[in-house]
Amino acid sequence: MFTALTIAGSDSSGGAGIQADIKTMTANRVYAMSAITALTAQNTTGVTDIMEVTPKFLAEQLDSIFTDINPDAIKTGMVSSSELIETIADKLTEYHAKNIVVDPVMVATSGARLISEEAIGTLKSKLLPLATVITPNIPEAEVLSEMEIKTEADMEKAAETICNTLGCAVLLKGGHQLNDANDLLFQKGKEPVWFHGKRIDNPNTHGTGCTLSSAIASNLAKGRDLETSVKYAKNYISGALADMLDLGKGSGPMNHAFAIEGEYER
Ligand SMILES: Nc1ncnc2c1ncn2[C@@H]1O[C@H](COP(=O)(O)OP(=O)(O)OP(=O)(O)O)[C@@H](O)[C@H]1O
Ligand SMILES: Cc1ncc(CO)c(N)n1
Repeated sequence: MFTALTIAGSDSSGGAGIQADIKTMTANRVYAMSAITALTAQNTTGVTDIMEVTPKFLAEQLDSIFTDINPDAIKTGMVSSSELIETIADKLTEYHAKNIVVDPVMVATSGARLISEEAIGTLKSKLLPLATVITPNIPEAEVLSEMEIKTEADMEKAAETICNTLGCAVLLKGGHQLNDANDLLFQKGKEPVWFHGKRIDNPNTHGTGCTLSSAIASNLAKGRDLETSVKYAKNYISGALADMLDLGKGSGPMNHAFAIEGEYER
């Protein structure tokens, strides 16, 4: 069985973070493991509290995992401090980790800030350069590229800038910010590839970013190339959104138990 690891924060409401990641990996028929960076007290309307683990405890979780079951792919999500980011970068380097998908989580769908200002610098210098691909949304890509993104042409320019400065492939998500669900994959030395997603009229998008990055990691774990992995991951998220689950009082979670037969190839 192929294996994947998520290094991320827990979402008590189960729609984002570690919980979304494990659901996604399991639905994609990959064995899921987790190293938790923080607990959040969170629901569909917002985050009320955050409790970080210590860098030492995060390192111990990673040692436990890597010395026993080697993950075929890794996804990182919410990592709020510089020390935790450095711990992850050190351990991924020490264990020669491969197929690393970094979701540079900065702000929750509900608007809560999930990373400190100073940690953004550490993210750029230590973790992003280790990534096989990073998956920023538009506001995150604006921070990483230091430019405004208003159009699809801006997305191409920003993705190229990030790829050239950080050395990793970039999947820039159009998502709920622009009109369509069109995402752009930029890989060094290759033509940019657009993934045109059918926009689903569903306000319940809690955890879409976590789900997409975990679905990409699940497909990379199976040995698929990056472009194919993104294609299948887009199909997965479209299916989970199209099921129109409506839970909670705010932006609710997606349904991971939707049928993933048909055009979605396992
Ligand atoms: N309404 C929608 N219909 C179809 N696809 C969508 C929709 N909203 C988002 N997506 C897709 O979901 C994926 C996640 O993108 P999104 O921009 O929502 O991430 P994010 O902002 O990082 O998520 P999060 O809110 O969890 O932080 C992308 O592939 C995006 O195109
Ligand atoms: C724990 C956690 N990670 C990531 C996100 C981003 O959606 C969130 N809301 N909560």
